[in-house]
Amino acid sequence: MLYLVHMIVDIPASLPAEEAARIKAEEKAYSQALQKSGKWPHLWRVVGEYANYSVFDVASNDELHDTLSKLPLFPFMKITVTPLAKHPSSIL
Ligand SMILES: O=C(O)C[C@H]1C=CC(=O)O1
Repeated sequence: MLYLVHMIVDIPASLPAEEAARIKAEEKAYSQALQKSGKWPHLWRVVGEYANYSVFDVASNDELHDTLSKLPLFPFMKITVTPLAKHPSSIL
């Protein structure tokens, strides 16, 4: 199943810079492992924002929730999920 996911990141200024850098490094490693596995086939930066649009390819709502809730930046994110179905006019 495909899902369009919008993530907006808001790290509080009160979080020490070293802690923020550590969490971002963990996030990068986690996201790149998921990209290599094929479960996170698209990751696009929103121009001018600390936000992304992503496409996840996972088996179920439960797997997506589990995957997203393990993002190291999850506590600092606002996430919107849109389930995707095949468009009847799509040739893909
Ligand atoms: O930077 C972001 O958009 C947040 C998050 C998503 C992947 C990643 O490495 O960080």
